[in-house]
Formats: sequence, C-alpha cells, structure tokens
Amino acid sequence: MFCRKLPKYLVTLARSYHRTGSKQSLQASIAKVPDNLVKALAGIVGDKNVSTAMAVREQHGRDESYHDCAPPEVVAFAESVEHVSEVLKLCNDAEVPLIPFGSGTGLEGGVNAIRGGVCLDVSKMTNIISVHPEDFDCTVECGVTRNTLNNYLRDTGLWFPIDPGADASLCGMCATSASGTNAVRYGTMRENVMNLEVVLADGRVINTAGKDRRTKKTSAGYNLTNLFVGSEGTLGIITKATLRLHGIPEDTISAVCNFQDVQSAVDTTVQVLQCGIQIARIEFLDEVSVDACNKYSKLDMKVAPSLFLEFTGSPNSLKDQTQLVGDLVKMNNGSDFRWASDIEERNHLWKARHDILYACMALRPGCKPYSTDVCVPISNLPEVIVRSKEEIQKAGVVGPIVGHVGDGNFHVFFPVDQSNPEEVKVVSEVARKMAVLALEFNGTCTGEHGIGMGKRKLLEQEIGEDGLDVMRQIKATFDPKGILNPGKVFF
Ligand SMILES: Cc1cc2c(cc1C)N(C[C@H](O)[C@H](O)[C@H](O)COP(=O)(O)OP(=O)(O)OC[C@H]1O[C@@H](n3cnc4c(N)ncnc43)[C@H](O)[C@@H]1O)c1[nH]c(=O)[nH]c(=O)c1N2
Ligand SMILES: O=C(O)C(=O)Cc1ccccc1
Ligand SMILES: [Mn+2]
Repeated sequence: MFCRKLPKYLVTLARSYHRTGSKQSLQASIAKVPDNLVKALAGIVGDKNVSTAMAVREQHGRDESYHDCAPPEVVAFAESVEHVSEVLKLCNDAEVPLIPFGSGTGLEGGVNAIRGGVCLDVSKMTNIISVHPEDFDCTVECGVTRNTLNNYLRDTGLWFPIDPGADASLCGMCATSASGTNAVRYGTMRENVMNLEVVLADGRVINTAGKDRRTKKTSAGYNLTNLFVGSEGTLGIITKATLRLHGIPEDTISAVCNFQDVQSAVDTTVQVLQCGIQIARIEFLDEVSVDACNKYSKLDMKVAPSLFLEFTGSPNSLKDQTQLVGDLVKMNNGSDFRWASDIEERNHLWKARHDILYACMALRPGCKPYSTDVCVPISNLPEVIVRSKEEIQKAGVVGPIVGHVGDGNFHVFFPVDQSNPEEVKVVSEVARKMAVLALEFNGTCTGEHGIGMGKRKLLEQEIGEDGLDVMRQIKATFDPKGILNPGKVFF
C-alpha cells in the first residue's frame, strides 16, 4: 500500500480522534485557520475579498446534494491567476486545506470543507479571453459559466454544447468531467477541452498542453489535460480552459413518446444507437419522473415511461432520422410522437427536463437530493435499469429514474430527510446495490457527477487496489502536503 507522511493538520485531527474516538470530536478538531493567515489572505486578494462571516462560510460549505454542510473557516475570492497562485503558496506553506469553489452546483459534496481550511471562490474570474470562430475554439477564465459563454457566442453561429442542467462554471465542469443531455452527440468535457491553465499546490502555473496551444489533436507526451479533467479540485486549481466550439445546427426538432414499460423505452434507445442514427439528445424518464415533471413544469404528458428526443441537421436529414426512429418506436409498441418544432415549445420541454432535479425535490418538500449516476455499456442498459427499479421497489422508497440513456448513464433521485439517519441508511444501501450491479455489468459508479464524498468506497471497487494506489501516487506528486480538497475522491 502506498504511504506518505501525514500533513500537520491531519496529524492533529487523527490524534484528537483517537483520544476521544467520536465523530463529534473529529468535527470539532477540524483545522483552525490562524488569524495571521486570514490577514495574509487579505493582503493577497484585498480585504473585500476575504470573509469569515458564518453566512458566507455556510454558503460555501455545501453544494446542491444531500451531504451535510461543512463550512470552511474562511472564504477568499480570487480575481486573477496571480491571486490564486499566491493563495496556494500561502496555504501550502502553512499546510492548511484549500477547497476550490466554482458555482457550487455539484451533486457529490465536492466543495464541502470536511477538513476545514480555506475556500477559494473563483467565480469573480469571468473574462472570456479569446474566441477563434474559424478554429472552433475559445479560452475562458474559470468563473465563466456555460450560459454566459453561449450568450457571448450567439452572433458567431457557434456554441459550447456541454450542458449539465445547472448554469455551472466551465472550469467546475472541467473539474467534475461534467456532461448532460448533449453528450450523446458532442461527448463530455473530456472530449471538449483542449488545454487548461492550472495552478499547482506550490503556486506554480502550468498549461497542460503548453502555453497558447489549441490544437484539435496532440500526441506530445502524457495527456495532462485529461488528468485534470475530473480531478475535483484535488490536483490543482484550473484557472483557464481552452474549449472546443461547435456550429449551431441548421434545424432542430424535439419529440416526446411513451411506452408500456421501461424495457421497451430503453430497448428503443439501444436500437436507435445501434442503427447509427446521429441523434442529438435521447433522454429517458420513468413514469414517476414524468409525473413529477408534469406537476412542476406544468406539462400534460402521459404518465408512462417516456423518451425525450432531439434531432438536428438539414431538413432532409431530419426527415430521414425521424422516420427511422418513428419506425423503431412503433416496433417497440411505443405511442406516436408528440412533436415540438417551434423554439418556445422546445425550450419549454428541455427546461422541464433540466429542472427535473427540482421537480423531484418537490415530491417531498424539505428533502435533499441523494442521486445515483451509474453508467454501463449501452447493450447492458435495459437489464441494469430494470433490475435497479426492482431494487427501488423492494426497498419501498421513492426513486424516480431519469437517464442520459444514449450514453448508458442514468440517475435515480432519492429525496432524503437528512435528519433521519435510518432513511439515509436505507437509501444508501439501495444506491450501493445499484452501483455494484453496474460494476458487475462492466459499468462505472459515476458517469458525470464525480466521486466527491459519496462514492469514495465505490471508487476502490471500480478501479481496484493497485489502480487506486497509482491514483494516490499521482495525488502525492502534485500535492505532497495533501492540502488540495482533502478527503475528496479518496478517504
Ligand atoms: C439541477 C442540476 C442538474 C445537474 C447538475 C446540477 C444541478 C444543480 N449537475 C452537477 C453540476 O452542475 C456539475 O457537477 C458541475 O460541473 C459543477 O460545476 P460548479 O462550477 O458548480 O462546481 P462546484 O463549485 O460545485 O465544484 C465541483 C467540484 O469541482 C471543484 N472545482 C470547482 N471549480 C474548480 C476549479 N476552477 N479548479 C479546480 N477544481 C474546481 C470543487 O472543489 C468541487 O470538488 C450535472 N452534472 C452533469 O455532469 N450532468 C448533469 O446532467 C447535471 N445536472
Ligand atoms: O438532470 C440530470 O441529468 C442530473 O444529472 C441531475 C439529477 C440527478 C438525479 C436525479 C435527477 C436529476
Ligand atoms: Mn445527469
């Protein structure tokens, strides 16, 4: 087993834990940020950019998931890469944890300061540095969100298609390797990032593909860019991203259709892909999700397992695609399509799909989302979804299913009352069983939300002990003192 010297704050933490043996004392002994470090932070980013106010700390101590809020000791707002570099040097020298914060929309507790320390909020770094329409690329600072970028690009005829429902920061999306409904057509962040500017734990600034490089392909050495994509703030702070852009399609049509059972909806999806149809989006909703969606987004869809689809291209190609998919739907005893071709109707449909997390939360007001995120090879998807649904029913819990089924990726939303440990336990057990099932079917426990706090145990099962050791060695190379987002990805 790979081993390294514990950082100072962890030694104190471990000692105190062993003395009293309780979780409470573990929390109470979380690293304190000394006053002189708070002053030094203010010296770097300015007084107005440092806060120890409880409201600000609490805002930064949680994301949109069910994980308990763990506020950092202090929040600093960076306005430049120089700020980020100086703050990192300071925290690294003092061996104080540092947690990057993008826009806090994550779903795995990535920003929760479970070991205290400094939260570095990068949302004020919002420059769009360059757009090269002729090369289909752009470079943005870390705080730019995907909607801001797409509004900026409007007149160029280009867009950045990766769309987690939330208006997340683009570098937060790099950090979690996000995707969403468009991934079936455009890939995930991994396929759409060309270069990253990253500040390392010791304050050095690197460009993962070399300064100012923005090529569609490279075979120059190791793929550092993709090492940082999905690193969840544990290897460095991403301060700039060079991203691939795409042309806005000529024509778009959306549609909804429904099926008698889950199996037929998912079988249709698999057949669409196996026929090589270049579908733009194909999303599955089970009957519980459709019901939640109807109520929350004022739709009147039939309450049945359904597919939301989108086709893009020239008028002729749209005709061919829709005809072929229509035939496949009929073959699987699906209903006729309900088409949405005008832009308002389409936007309403996709807004409803993107709001599904909130629609599910409205099923049990006051509850927080405990969500699963398994992804399997497409041919294994029907069996994994059907068996997961059986597990949910056996446990007697509410668990609407939505899926980016074209990627073999789906979510179950369990609304949980965080203050009821018994309920959290039941739900965690169903979620664990589902993840193990996905692993048995050659899948992953997380297609797009990341490991964060909730899936650390599953990572070992997925990657294996030796694989995890290599990951720890990489972590130790980039962050020898273990200050960057400690307790995430690994225990
Ligand atoms: C309603 C809704 C719907 C969805 C989702 C959320 C919500 C609220 N998500 C999840 C979420 O939007 C996604 O994980 C984003 O990539 C998070 O980006 P933030 O900027 O909010 O990162 P956030 O601030 O939440 O941080 C996430 C992690 O990245 C790290 N981090 C943030 N900025 C960093 C930086 N500049 N450098 C290094 N590390 C950094 C943080 O430390 C943390 O570990 C999602 N996701 C998805 O993939 N597909 C989906 O379909 C959806 N759907
Ligand atoms: O909407 C999505 O695709 C998400 O990733 C968020 C989510 C997670 C779990 C259930 C519903 C929505
Ligand atoms: Mn999703």
